[in-house]
Amino acid sequence: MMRATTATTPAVSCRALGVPLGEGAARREVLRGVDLEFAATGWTAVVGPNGAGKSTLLRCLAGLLPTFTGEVRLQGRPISDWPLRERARRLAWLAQQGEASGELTVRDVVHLGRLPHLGLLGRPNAHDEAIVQQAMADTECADWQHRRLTELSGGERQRVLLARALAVDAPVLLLDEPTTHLDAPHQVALVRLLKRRSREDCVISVLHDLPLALAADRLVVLAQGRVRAQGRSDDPAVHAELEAVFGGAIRILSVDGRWVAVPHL
Ligand SMILES: Nc1ncnc2c1ncn2[C@@H]1O[C@H](COP(=O)(O)OP(=O)(O)OP(=O)(O)O)[C@@H](O)[C@H]1O
Repeated sequence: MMRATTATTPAVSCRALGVPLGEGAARREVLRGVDLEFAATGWTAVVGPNGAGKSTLLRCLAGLLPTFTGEVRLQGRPISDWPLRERARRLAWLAQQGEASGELTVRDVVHLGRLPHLGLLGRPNAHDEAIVQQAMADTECADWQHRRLTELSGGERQRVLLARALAVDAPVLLLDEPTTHLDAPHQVALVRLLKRRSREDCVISVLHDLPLALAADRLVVLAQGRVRAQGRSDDPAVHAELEAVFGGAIRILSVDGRWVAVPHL
């Protein structure tokens, strides 16, 4: 896939981003004045309390929310200017509430990731098949690729949806809660995969799991629709803000030279 972003153009950016949601008296700004840039490589974890606006931010960056103020750009071009199929080749998306038809087999679902490259009438070639097989191997779902989605557990299903996102082979990966339902070994495997992938691509994920989020290169801390802090995941100033937005419910400590997040019981 074309990795067209230059070193100086962010893969994804937003400026003065505002998102009003709700009707009538319930209408309010879910995101307010959000300025962010995401480089062509590296992994950013977006963290913050429930309702902070994390999913809304990701949906906006993915071009899935038509109503916003300010600007969202993908590879330097306004998100709404991209033809849908070209955008879909550049931007892989994993939703928080994974959707996919239960009648399809695992292999069929992962093949859907190749759709932006093929179009509705295109037939997958050996290259597409190799990418699909690699994505299933990376998420350990190749062994049951002929089973239907309805026959899978929550974690197995999540791994299939992750494989579908990986199979797009896009230079930008937007993942909303990718570790949902995963057991500890698969969480660790996913973190390693994202770290590898982010050497070449831009990976942005919403994560509730703070110990895992600390493995990202960079943290964006959101609260009440605003960016409260952003910076390297080993920056104590970012940690202090993170502890504050969670009301002191977590502590971030250095243990044997590594930063760990622990609940403050
Ligand atoms: N369609 C909608 N209409 C009105 N308000 C909405 C709508 N969708 C989301 N909201 C509100 O916007 C706020 C931000 O929601 P969002 O899903 O982005 O939060 P989040 O940070 O991802 O939360 P969580 O950690 O719980 O997943 C929430 O208060 C939510 O109630």
